[in-house]
Amino acid sequence: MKKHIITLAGDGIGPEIMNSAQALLKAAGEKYQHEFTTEAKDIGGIAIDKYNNPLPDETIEACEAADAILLGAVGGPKWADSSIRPEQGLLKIRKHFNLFANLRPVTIFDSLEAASPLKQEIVHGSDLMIVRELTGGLYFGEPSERRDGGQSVIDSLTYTHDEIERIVRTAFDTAMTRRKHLTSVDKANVLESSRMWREIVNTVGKEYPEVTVEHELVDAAAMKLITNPSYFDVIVTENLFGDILSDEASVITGSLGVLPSASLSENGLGLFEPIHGSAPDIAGENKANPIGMMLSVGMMFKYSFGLHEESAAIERAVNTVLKQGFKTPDLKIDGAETISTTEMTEKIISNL
Ligand SMILES: NC(=O)c1ccc[n+]([C@@H]2O[C@H](COP(=O)([O-])OP(=O)(O)OC[C@H]3O[C@@H](n4cnc5c(N)ncnc54)[C@H](O)[C@@H]3O)[C@@H](O)[C@H]2O)c1
Ligand SMILES: CC(C)[C@H](C(=O)O)[C@@H](O)C(=O)O
Ligand SMILES: [Mg+2]
Repeated sequence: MKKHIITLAGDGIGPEIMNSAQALLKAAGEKYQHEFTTEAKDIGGIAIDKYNNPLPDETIEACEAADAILLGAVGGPKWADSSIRPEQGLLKIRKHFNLFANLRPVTIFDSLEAASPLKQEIVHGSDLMIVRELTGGLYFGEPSERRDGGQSVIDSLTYTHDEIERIVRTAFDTAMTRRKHLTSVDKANVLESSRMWREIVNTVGKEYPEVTVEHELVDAAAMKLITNPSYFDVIVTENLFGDILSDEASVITGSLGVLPSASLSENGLGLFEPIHGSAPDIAGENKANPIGMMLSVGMMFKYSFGLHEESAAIERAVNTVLKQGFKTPDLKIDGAETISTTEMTEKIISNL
């Protein structure tokens, strides 16, 4: 198989973990006889520095011609107070390619049970998928502005019926491939948008009689996610709730650094990135956990290229290395040896 991939390393630890992805692509290509070509483009803070634009046209054009996109992370203190922000590039690329379906799997490898700050009996057996709506809601609602000379401010939470329906369908389809248990998370006791969301979930649910559906309010769901994570199979929720719940869910696995994601459109390009940010506190120190990025390459294999065996091989390799007793500094596992980003990358690749 021949595939062309755009790599958007971005800022902070982005370039370090993108090196891990590149090395993985090279090794997987050789082992499984595929030709993966890559082309690096800019997004985020680095693109602001070079072009005064967090998502230059050149980047968009290259992505349009590609088979898939890999992204490291964007943002950092350097650009935090500027009017043009790195994160605008990320939101713009999601919107441009209509990447409405953000799949964030939270799988606890056996070897990671001990890494979680939660008790082992609580995290044992956790395996859930957060299906996060990614191109609507508060992130994109208009108006969004300061008013009355700075004395008031407005952000808007808007969704169309179709926007809700398509993400809900994605979630039901996902549930059908798993344990057929869907939890829709909303704030229907307060928000009209959530009441419409619930109605649509109930209507679409009639087409999926095998899937058990329940609705949870987001505050209670946040609590249940860490008190009883193995209760969940598929969670579907709107953009901001999904952002918050997925970082929270990383506690189950012991580190934000191990969670991957896929951002998919209806029938086009996919973008694959770890869920964490640019981690400015550890950038440049060869300390970042590359696992979230490497598992994102695995999601690209599976969702964009249909390479299921290659994808499973990456997961197995990660599990093997953790079982062998190696970890990066973010993982708290007693007795495990702490190694660097590059060492972790090499070990995973050598276990492919
Ligand atoms: N998709 C993205 O590009 C993305 C996602 C989230 C945040 N951000 C941006 O990143 C910047 C920093 O945000 P933040 O500090 O709130 O969140 P963050 O996810 O960058 O970091 C939170 C904490 O997790 C740690 N961490 C994150 N990824 C890690 C990894 N792979 N290995 C080891 N430790 C890791 C960091 O060191 C930090 O202590 C902000 O500008 C934010 O907007 C970008
Ligand atoms: C950086 C930010 C815009 C982004 C989001 O909120 O979607 C990040 O937190 C994520 O989870 O991908
Ligand atoms: Mg986030």
